[in-house]
Amino acid sequence: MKPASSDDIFALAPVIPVVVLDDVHNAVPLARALVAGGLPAIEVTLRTDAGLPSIERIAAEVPDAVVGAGTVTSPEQARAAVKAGSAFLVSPGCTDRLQGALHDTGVPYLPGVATASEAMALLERGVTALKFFPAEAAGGRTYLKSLGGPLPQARFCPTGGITPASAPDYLALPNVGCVGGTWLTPAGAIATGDWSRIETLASEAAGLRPAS
Ligand SMILES: O=C(O)C(=O)C[C@H](O)[C@H](O)COP(=O)(O)O
Repeated sequence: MKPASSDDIFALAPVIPVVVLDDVHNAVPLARALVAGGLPAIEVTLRTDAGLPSIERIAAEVPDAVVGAGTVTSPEQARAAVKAGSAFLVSPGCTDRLQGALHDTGVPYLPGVATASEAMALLERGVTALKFFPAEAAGGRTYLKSLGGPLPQARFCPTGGITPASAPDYLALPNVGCVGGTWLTPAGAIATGDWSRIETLASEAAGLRPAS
């Protein structure tokens, strides 16, 4: 499935799992477990060499997954990620050059920002769906809530330090589309192939709702 816009990604699930893979053989069973748990949007980071080939395999073999690339920091990576089958792209921060390349790929993207000025630079270019990174370290929920006052048109996927306990508070903000995090795919569970644990973590996350 290919989302047409970043808002489509926000609509898929309350949480985007951020995945770091060291072994491409784990990609497909991991993606199947996340999808089975109810989290179809999966961000595979390009931090490891296994990232791109993992995206390729998930895109080819797990049709119900919406696989995207994370840690996209250069135009070359953006192009390679889309060639590998990424349905969306996520970056930890953004530059004019990277934004141009992300735009030119034609797939939805969430560029990372941590300040009002960074968000305004992207809003000027018509980009309203953003990643807020590193969410907890940059000021957390209260900071993001404050950005919503002057910049109500920006919608965020906060990522970095989010937990199942803090996610509902973020999801309750009107300027949050979904949250991202690595807690669903613990390195130990991946290493031992404990896919049922990952499916359980995913289904708990899929059931997260905004705090009332
Ligand atoms: O790789 C990237 O592109 C990033 O921007 C970083 C990740 O989104 C965070 O590292 C998630 O972190 P945790 O959920 O706190 O473990």
